[in-house]
Amino acid sequence: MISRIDLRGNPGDPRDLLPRAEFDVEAALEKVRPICDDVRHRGVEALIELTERFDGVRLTDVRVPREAVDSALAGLDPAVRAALEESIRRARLVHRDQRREDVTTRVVPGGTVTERWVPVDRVGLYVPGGRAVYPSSVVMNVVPAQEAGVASLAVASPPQADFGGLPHPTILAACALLGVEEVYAVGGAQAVAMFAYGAGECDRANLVTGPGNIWVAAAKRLLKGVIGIDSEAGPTEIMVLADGTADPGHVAADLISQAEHDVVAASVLVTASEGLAAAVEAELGKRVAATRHSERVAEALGGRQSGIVLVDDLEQGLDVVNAYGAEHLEVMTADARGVADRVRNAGAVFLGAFAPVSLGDYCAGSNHVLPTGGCACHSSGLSVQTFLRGIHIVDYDRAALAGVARHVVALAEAEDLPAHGEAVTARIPREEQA
Ligand SMILES: NC(=O)c1ccc[n+]([C@@H]2O[C@H](COP(=O)([O-])OP(=O)(O)OC[C@H]3O[C@@H](n4cnc5c(N)ncnc54)[C@H](O)[C@@H]3O)[C@@H](O)[C@H]2O)c1
Ligand SMILES: N[C@H](CO)Cc1c[nH]c[nH+]1
Ligand SMILES: [Zn+2]
Repeated sequence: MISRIDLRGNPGDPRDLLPRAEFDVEAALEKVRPICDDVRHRGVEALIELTERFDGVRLTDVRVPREAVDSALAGLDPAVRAALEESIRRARLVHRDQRREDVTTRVVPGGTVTERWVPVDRVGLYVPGGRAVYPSSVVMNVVPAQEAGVASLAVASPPQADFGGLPHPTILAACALLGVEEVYAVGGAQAVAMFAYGAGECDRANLVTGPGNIWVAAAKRLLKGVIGIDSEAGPTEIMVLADGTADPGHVAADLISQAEHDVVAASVLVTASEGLAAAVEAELGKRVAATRHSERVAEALGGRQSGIVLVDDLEQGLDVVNAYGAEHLEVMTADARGVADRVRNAGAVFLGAFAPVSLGDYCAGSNHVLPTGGCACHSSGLSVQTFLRGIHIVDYDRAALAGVARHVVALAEAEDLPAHGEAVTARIPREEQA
């Protein structure tokens, strides 16, 4: 089942030695290119054909009627409604605190630069719905967009054959709870293309965010530039850095919890404790067979992307953690806080015995749309910041420009762009340039 990777005594670069999914977004680009071109040129007609091909559903229209969204809320299980409301409440608390104030810097008397934070005008929010349905991803996309002040937002999620070609009712109900009125029954690469180019009733968006499978990730990579994107939030990953103080039952449960998402999900334990490794293997042996999606979990845990990595000590463990840049990192060691302070690369970090990743998936208040595939080394999870752009407002009076004119002219000449300098000299004659 889960394999062992023994890095003890191995001084090599952990990046070359660590397991990662054979998840080749580059190769998928070739497959999604014609899909995106088709949506660009044929709009809704293409969306309907692609949906029939990839989702097995023949739609007459891709826009979800308002009544369907309202009736999904009316039919929502009260316990799920209460849970979604609490998830929204906590996410709002955290994301509201991420809002940014404009900052004005007085560079010189009479010369200021203000950074103004402006939300993008329109966003397309992708909510996955292939192997599992993700009402929680509605919350994680919509709350930061709303807190950022985005004026126009639309959600897309795959149609479900069992629900008359609409997205899953809990997804629609979550949209209703959040006041989202524009919802499309479109999944995969074609949904990203719909947002990028516009189709039928769906106006083009400036930015597309949200998690998804390889086709969604590839379409986001392909269309980046036409649209802005958040990070590539692909198949889920969990890395657990643990020592002998960790509870093997907790570790095994958490590895399984994220393996449940996808056969290419990655579950990795990093430890210097042989005892813990053996105990976790034993726990996995018991728990995998008993879990509902045991086949999917077993395939994910048995894949080359999952494993138990044995290291010499916590120092090497931290090297492994920082080289890997996991989407989720759990630190289950004595002094978890001190260890976590030394983590540089991870989408989100979960501390100690009582902060499992599944808390963050639903109700911690943190965001669960996080970078995967090592993207945590350069990207952040979804936040209010994702939906904002900083615009510099430059305001200099005559005296302030005169004070720096000769430097602008000198740099313009150094770059052989003298007209740049002349634009300043036209305002401040050479003799006045200090
Ligand atoms: N990183 C994160 O923040 C995060 C959060 C939640 C979920 N996830 C991940 O999102 C993923 C969700 O994947 P999913 O498949 O369940 O749902 P999905 O909605 O991402 O993908 C389903 C769509 O893929 C398209 N598709 C299926 N087969 C195709 C093919 N052969 N060619 C082209 N398109 C095809 C279909 O149109 C379908 O609508 C999982 O890997 C999960 O781990 C990640
Ligand atoms: N673990 C996923 C992020 O990778 C998010 C999620 C949604 N529902 C359950 N889990
Ligand atoms: Zn999850």
